[in-house]
Amino acid sequence: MGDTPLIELKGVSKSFVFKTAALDILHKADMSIQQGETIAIVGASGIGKSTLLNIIGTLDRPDEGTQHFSGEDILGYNDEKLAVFRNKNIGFVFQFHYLLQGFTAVENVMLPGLISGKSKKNIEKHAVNMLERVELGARIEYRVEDLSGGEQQRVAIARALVMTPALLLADEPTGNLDQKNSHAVHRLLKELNKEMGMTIIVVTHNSELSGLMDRKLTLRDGKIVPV
Ligand SMILES: Nc1ncnc2c1ncn2[C@@H]1O[C@H](COP(=O)(O)OP(=O)(O)OP(=O)(O)O)[C@@H](O)[C@H]1O
Repeated sequence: MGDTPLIELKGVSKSFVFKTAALDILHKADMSIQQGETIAIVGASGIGKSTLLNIIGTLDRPDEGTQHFSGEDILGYNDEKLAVFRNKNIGFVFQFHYLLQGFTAVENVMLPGLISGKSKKNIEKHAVNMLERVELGARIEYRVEDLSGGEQQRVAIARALVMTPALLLADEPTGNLDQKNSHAVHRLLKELNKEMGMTIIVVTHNSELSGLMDRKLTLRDGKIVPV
């Protein structure tokens, strides 16, 4: 891979129009992240952290600028190609985990693999491995609504990792967990980065989590700047 960054944004702008006023969240902003880095995006409520994460995750497109992933011009992809790219390369963890109620932990974790068309047997084995990795080996057949909040968030992490994505994006991953469960999830993220060399970007107000990351970034006057 050489020195090609995993993520590169150049001259990226994004604004929202509300009634007659335009809100400039990003204005000709640049950002470069190498494979294996861990990044926290921090700052006051409303400055645009989630907007930036959504652009990085290709859930939203910038108004202008260029965006490359491992040197690939992903803004040139149409929505269908982007969806396939996203499922293969990016894992998402949100504060509210959007697990499928009524389905078991292992069925939830298998989902991204099934969408990608991989063989069910392979993906099941891998899903079980991932659940063991997040210390839920004894819970694989539990329906998700019968798991605790912390356990459900670990299922969500296992699901985000089942495709072994190059990039894990997390938006307040421990925002609704108590301190003990938060601590366990923070440690797990750091370990996954070490073991798998996975690039991790978290949006968080939690200082324990941001303190574990290699670099902290924030948004100021439309630019992405170090803290
Ligand atoms: N689709 C949209 N349309 C209009 N305004 C939007 C849209 N999405 C976000 N905004 C506005 O853009 C600003 C940045 O929102 P964003 O969610 O990125 O902030 P944030 O830093 O993640 O905040 P928080 O820490 O509270 O989650 C906010 O003022 C929000 O109201």
